[in-house]
Amino acid sequence: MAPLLNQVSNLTKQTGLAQVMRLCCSKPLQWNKPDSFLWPRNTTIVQTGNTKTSKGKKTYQSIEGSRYLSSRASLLHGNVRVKRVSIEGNVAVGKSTLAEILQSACSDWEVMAEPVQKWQNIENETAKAEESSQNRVHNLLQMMYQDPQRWSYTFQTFSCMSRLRTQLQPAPARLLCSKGTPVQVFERSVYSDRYIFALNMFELGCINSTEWAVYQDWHSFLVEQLGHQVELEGIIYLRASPETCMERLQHRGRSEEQGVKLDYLETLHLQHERWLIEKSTPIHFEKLQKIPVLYLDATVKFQSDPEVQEQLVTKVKNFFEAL
Ligand SMILES: Nc1ncnc2c1ncn2[C@@H]1O[C@H](COP(=O)(O)OP(=O)(O)OP(=O)(O)O)[C@@H](O)[C@H]1O
Ligand SMILES: Nc1nc(=O)c2ncn([C@H]3C[C@H](O)[C@@H](CO)O3)c2[nH]1
Repeated sequence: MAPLLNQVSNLTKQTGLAQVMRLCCSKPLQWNKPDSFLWPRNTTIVQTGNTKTSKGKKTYQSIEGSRYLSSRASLLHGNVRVKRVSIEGNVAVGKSTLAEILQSACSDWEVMAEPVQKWQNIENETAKAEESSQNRVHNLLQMMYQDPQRWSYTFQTFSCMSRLRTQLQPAPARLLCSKGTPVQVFERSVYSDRYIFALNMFELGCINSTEWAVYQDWHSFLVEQLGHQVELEGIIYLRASPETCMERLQHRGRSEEQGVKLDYLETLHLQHERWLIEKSTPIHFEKLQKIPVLYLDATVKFQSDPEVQEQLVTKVKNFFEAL
């Protein structure tokens, strides 16, 4: 049974890859195995144009029930409308760093971190029940980076579900009493899950055409069903060159990312540019098509410069007020 399953799986992958190559590539993708079959060399993607602290240390997301009102009506509570904005940008561009700056800048803002720790620690309940010490915890982030063709679809289902949960968290009571402009700020969103990462993995041949169709079907269904609950009012696009992101990624030294190549960051950069600058990515949600975007230059070393931080915060504040 297992070999047959393997054969089917291989066939499916090949079929998907062939389609991707027809769609995107002038020549076959070449995979550099084994340390990485991570990222394809000489990948040609159809393009319409040309950019922490450890996550474990993050302290700004606090979602204990007692701090929150239980109702989703919190989006519009009395006269208080809590706005929702996501910070988007390439891997290691500095989203978490900006998020920390924003969290300490204004008590009307609540930053919700990307649930990366969940992806690094998936508990195997069966192994737990059997008290087996083997494979009790899975690091899906690592599995995805080590074998993207096998794990990308699984990763995208899990990352998207965890982003949905984050976006559905009610705003804290503090924001509902705000006299200013209360804003929930999400680090990435269900939209970048689809229009940046899942799309990119499909174009790279790591998600086959069947998986892509299934992902898009349930993504559209969930987002449409949840309606205004997962809508955003604005997006902050933190932008820097892939080379800058690569330097920061290496400096940060997250173990799962050690095999990431510049090629991969370049493909992600292009996806951001297409979605948020050129607006050439086909978007399936009307409100998202017209969403205001604030572009912030992340090339500047804002991390240790209070003056630059102040300028950033002012830009963000003006953007939030105008939404
Ligand atoms: N403006 C900046 N100038 C210089 N270094 C920075 C800047 N912003 C962040 N860094 C550094 O770059 C690294 C990555 O930053 P950070 O973790 O904030 O990125 P991220 O966008 O949240 O990453 P990810 O996409 O993985 O969630 C960290 O080591 C951080 O200290
Ligand atoms: N494949 C894939 N799909 C996603 O939706 C996604 N979101 C984030 N990431 C990777 C980037 C950082 O390494 C790390 C933390 O952001 O996780 C993703 N990877």
